[in-house]
Amino acid sequence: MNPTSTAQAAAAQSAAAHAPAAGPTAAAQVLPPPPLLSARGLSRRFGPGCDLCIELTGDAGATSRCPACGTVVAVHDVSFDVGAGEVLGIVGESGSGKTTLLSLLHLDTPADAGSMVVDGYGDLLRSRTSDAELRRSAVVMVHQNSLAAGLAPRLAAESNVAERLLRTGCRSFAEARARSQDLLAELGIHPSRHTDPLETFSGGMAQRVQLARALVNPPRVLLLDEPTTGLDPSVQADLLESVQRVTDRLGSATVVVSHDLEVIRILADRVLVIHFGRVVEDGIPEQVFDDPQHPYTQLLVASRLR
Ligand SMILES: Nc1ncnc2c1ncn2[C@@H]1O[C@H](COP(=O)(O)OP(=O)(O)OP(=O)(O)O)[C@@H](O)[C@H]1O
Repeated sequence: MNPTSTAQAAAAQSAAAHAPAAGPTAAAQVLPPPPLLSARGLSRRFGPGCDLCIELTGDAGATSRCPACGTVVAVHDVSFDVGAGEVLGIVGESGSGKTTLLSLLHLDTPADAGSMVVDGYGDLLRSRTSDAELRRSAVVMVHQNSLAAGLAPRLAAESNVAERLLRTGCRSFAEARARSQDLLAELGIHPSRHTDPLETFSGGMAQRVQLARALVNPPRVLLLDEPTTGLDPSVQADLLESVQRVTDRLGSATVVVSHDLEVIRILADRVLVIHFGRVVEDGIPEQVFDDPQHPYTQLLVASRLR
C-alpha cells in the first residue's frame, strides 16, 4: 500500500547488503527510512506476578492467566516497527491482549517493561513530559465509539475537529475552521453537514468526524481501535478507503487493531497475530492469511472462512 512497507524495506535492506560497494547516494536510495514508531519488549501483567507467570502462560499453558498466582499476562514481550505511511494490523481473538497493547501505546496503561520510541520524541514510556501533552501531539487514538471518545455530541462536526487544532497550538479560528472543513470533505462528509451537531450523524459519519479530528494536526502515530465495528459492510468499505487515502497522504505510522481479518487484510502492510498476549506470527497480509504458519493463525483464518 505504500513504499515503506516492511516487506519492501526488508527487500531494500537485503539488496543493499548484497549490492556491490557503492557511494553514499546509492546507499541512501535503497535504505528504508527509520521507523516512526519502534516498540520493544512491551509487557503488561495484571496481578501480583510470580516466578512462574511467563513459563506457565502463553502457548505452553494455553492460557494468559498464571495458574500459580492468578496474574493475567495480558501483553508479553511485544516488539515491532512502523514506518511513515505504514499500517501495522494487529489481530487476535477476544482476550488476546489487543486493547491492552493499544492502551500501552496510547499511554493510558503503564507498561511493566519495554520501550516505545517515537521519532522526535524519544522513548515515550520514559518521558518526563506529561502524558497528556505527549499524547496530544504524538500519538492519537480513534476509538470504537466516537461519542465515548470525547467528541461533543451537541457541537457542530467542524467544531469538534477544529477544537483539536486550537488545543494543539493553532491560534486562528478562521484557519482552524478552513482546515477542518477541508479534511471533513476529504473524508466524505458533505459540506452541507459540517455545521450540523454531531448527534445528528450516523455511526459511520461520526467515525469520519473522529478520524478528521485525529488527523487534522497529523500525529506521528495513529492508533485505530476496531475502526469499523457496528457499521454496515458498505459503510465499512467506504470508511476503510478513506482511512487508506488519508493515512497515505499524511504519512503517520498507523496501528490498527481488529478482530475482523478482512479489515486488516485491506488496511495493513504488515500483520501481527497476538495470542495469550504474545506475538505468534508476523508477516505481510498475504503470507499470514493465505499461508498461516502458527496453529492459532490457522484456526483464526479457518473460522473466518466458515
Ligand atoms: N484492568 C485489568 N485487570 C485485570 N485483567 C485485565 C485488565 N484489563 C485486561 N485484563 C485481562 O487481560 C487480558 C487481555 O485483555 P484485552 O482487553 O487486552 O484483550 P482484547 O484482545 O482486547 O479483547 P477484546 O477483543 O474482547 O476487547 C484478558 O484476559 C483480560 O481479562
